[in-house]
Formats: sequence, structure tokens, C-alpha cells
Amino acid sequence: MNLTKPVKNMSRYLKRLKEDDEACREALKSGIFLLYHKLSPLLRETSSGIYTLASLKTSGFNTTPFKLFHYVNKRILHMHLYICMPISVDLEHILEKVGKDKHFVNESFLLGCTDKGEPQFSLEVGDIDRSALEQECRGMFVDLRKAFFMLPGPESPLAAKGQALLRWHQTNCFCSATGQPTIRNQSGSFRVCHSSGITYYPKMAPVVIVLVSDGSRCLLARQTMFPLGMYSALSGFCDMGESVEETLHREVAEEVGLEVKNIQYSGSQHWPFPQSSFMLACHATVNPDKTQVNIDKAELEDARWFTYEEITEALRKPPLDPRREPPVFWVPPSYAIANQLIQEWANQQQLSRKLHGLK
Ligand SMILES: NC(=O)C1=CN([C@@H]2O[C@H](COP(=O)(O)OP(=O)(O)OC[C@H]3O[C@@H](n4cnc5c(N)ncnc54)[C@H](OP(=O)(O)O)[C@@H]3O)[C@@H](O)[C@H]2O)C=CC1
Ligand SMILES: [Mg+2]
Repeated sequence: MNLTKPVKNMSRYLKRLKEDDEACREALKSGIFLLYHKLSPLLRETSSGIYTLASLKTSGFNTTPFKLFHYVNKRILHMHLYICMPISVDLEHILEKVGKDKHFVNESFLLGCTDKGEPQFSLEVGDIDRSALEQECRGMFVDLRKAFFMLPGPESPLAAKGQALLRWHQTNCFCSATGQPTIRNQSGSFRVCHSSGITYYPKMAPVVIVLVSDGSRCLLARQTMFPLGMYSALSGFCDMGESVEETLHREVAEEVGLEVKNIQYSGSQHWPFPQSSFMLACHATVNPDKTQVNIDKAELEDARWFTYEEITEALRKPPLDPRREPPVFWVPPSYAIANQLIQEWANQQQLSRKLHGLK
């Protein structure tokens, strides 16, 4: 099977790679690799100043310098131009240069497939000299939180998934029943303890996030650990056995002492910080006569109702610039599902204001 050709049924193809060690090992030969150094992904700046995830291949196409020949006074000047392409440097060659065996790529974990059917893998290279690698790869390893601000939208979830999978494997090397080592399958879709027979699958912790509205205002809160000035929607981990609705009622009651109704599902997101969470985002309302918040100070530093005007102004603000003072009030950036909830609420308000002839 030529793995670099577009694959008609990508889901089936990925399923096969997940389950069939041999097929996955074969896929590694034409795979695309995202490198992580102590869980920080490798980014590269393109010629247009945009950052992307640096993708490396084990064989085939790479950016050996592209030579331009200029004839000046009958003498040839060679200009070596590095063309910035998403798929660029030969990974095996790089590994060799930094003293790693080429079989090291077998330690990668399967992430998914590109639109062209190229399998994507994440590889932790934390035991290799960071600056030597950055030089060889012409990129830099960036903390994931920072990378989220730098990467174009669709690349952030991939970077997060790569990190989450690596972290899960790093922290699940031993069976919790026997203490014996667990062994991964080739794709990394599970680990098994041969002593107890227990199979461990990568896990996410379900979290409910909810934007509560009283009809004209929405409720946002901040924890002490949030960056200065940032307020977000209320959130909380699901307890064992709880439904989304039960978690939502409990968390809102616990954190701000309010009773919610009209729960509407909005969307979901994998969230890598600080561990892998599975965010389930909802809208909900409270009775406009019962909006008095009673903050649990052990959980939250503050919780306040915000008007439509305050929210639209916060949404208009450019992404946070780490070199400048943070604004007094700002909302999570667009890659966070909290932002989606706030945006949806603002759109809904705008619509109902139009219907009522308000600006
Ligand atoms: N993508 C987005 O838009 C947003 C994502 N989030 C994420 O949602 C998650 C949960 O939000 P948060 O409001 O803090 O949750 P909670 O309100 O449930 O409060 C966190 C509490 O839960 C404990 N805890 C940590 N991990 C787990 C777990 N896996 N299961 C059960 N309890 C746990 C913490 O303990 P301790 O820390 O003391 O160990 C802490 O006491 C966070 O990871 C946060 O990053 C939040 C808002 C926006
Ligand atoms: Mg919370």
C-alpha cells in the first residue's frame, strides 16, 4: 500500500494503523513527524513570518538547498535558498547527526493523517541536546501554551494532541495493579500489562464548561492562577458517574451558589492543560430575579456579571501581547472553547437586540 497517496477512507485506514503493528511500522517509513522536547513542540518560522508546526519526514522529499545559478561576468554565483515548506528536513539524517539510531523513530506515537493520507506521528526527543536539534531542524521548541498563541488555528489541536499522547505514555509506564512495566503497541493507542492482562487506553478527564446568562448579562469568573485580568466561563471536572447536566448544576451551585436551567450543548474540545481534559461546553440561564452570586473563595478569586458592551469590547481586543501590560478585563483567546461560548452569547445578544430595535 502506498501510504503517501490520498486514502479514500481515512478513518478505516487509521483504525488499521492503530491496531496492526506491522502496518503501523510500515507507515512510519513515509510518516510525518512532529518533534517534542520535554513536551514542547518544534515550531518553524516560514518566510512570511508565520509560525507552523515543523514537520519532518524519514525519507523522500526534503529541503536540500534549492540552488539558483546567477551568471555575473561569466562567473557562476550559487545562491542556496531554503524553501520553507511544511514538510522539510529528513529526520533520519538529523537523528544520525545528533547521535541517535534511525530506529529511534519507532518510539513515535500515531496522531492521525493529513488530508493527503500521510500518517502523522509525535516523537519525544527530550534526551537529545535541544539547541543542536533546533539548529539541525531550523526551528525552535516552544512551550505549548506559548505555541497556542503563535500557531495558526488548525495546528493548535494537533500540537495539543501530540503532547497529550506523549505525556500519557510517559506517565503510564507501569501497571497500577501489579507495578510491572506496561508495553505499548506500535501506534501507541494502548499499553498492556502482560502480568495482569490489563490494557490501558489514553484517557481524558471530562470537564463541563458553562456560560451562564441572566438574559442580558453573562457570568464570568477568574481563579487566582489565571493570568491577570482574564475571566472565563465556569468550569468543573465531572465526578465519577455524573451526567453532564448533573456536573453543570453541581459546579455552578458550588462555585457561585446559583441555580441554572435551559442547558444547551454548544461543542467540545480536548484541552491539554494541565493534563488532558475533555471540555464539554454548554450555555445555561438563571432566573433574572435570582442573580446574586455567592462566590466560593476557595475555588474562585472573583465572579461577576458582564454586560454585552463589556463583552463585545473584550472580544474585539487583539490577542494578548506578552510584551505589554494585560488589559483590565479580557477573555480567553480564540483557541479556547470558552471564547466560542462567549462569542456565541454575544452573537445571540446582538440578534435579539436587533429584533428589539436596540443597537
Ligand atoms: N478550554 C477552555 O476554554 C477552558 C478550559 N478549562 C480547563 O478546565 C479544567 C477544569 O476547570 P476547573 O474550573 O479548574 O475545575 P474544578 O472547578 O473542578 O476545580 C479544580 C479542582 O479539581 C481538582 N482536580 C484536578 N484534576 C481533577 C480531575 N481530573 N478530576 C477531578 N478533580 C480534579 C483540583 O485539585 P488540585 O488542583 O488541587 O489538585 C481542583 O481542586 C482545567 O483543566 C482548565 O484548564 C477551564 C476554563 C476554560
Ligand atoms: Mg471550576
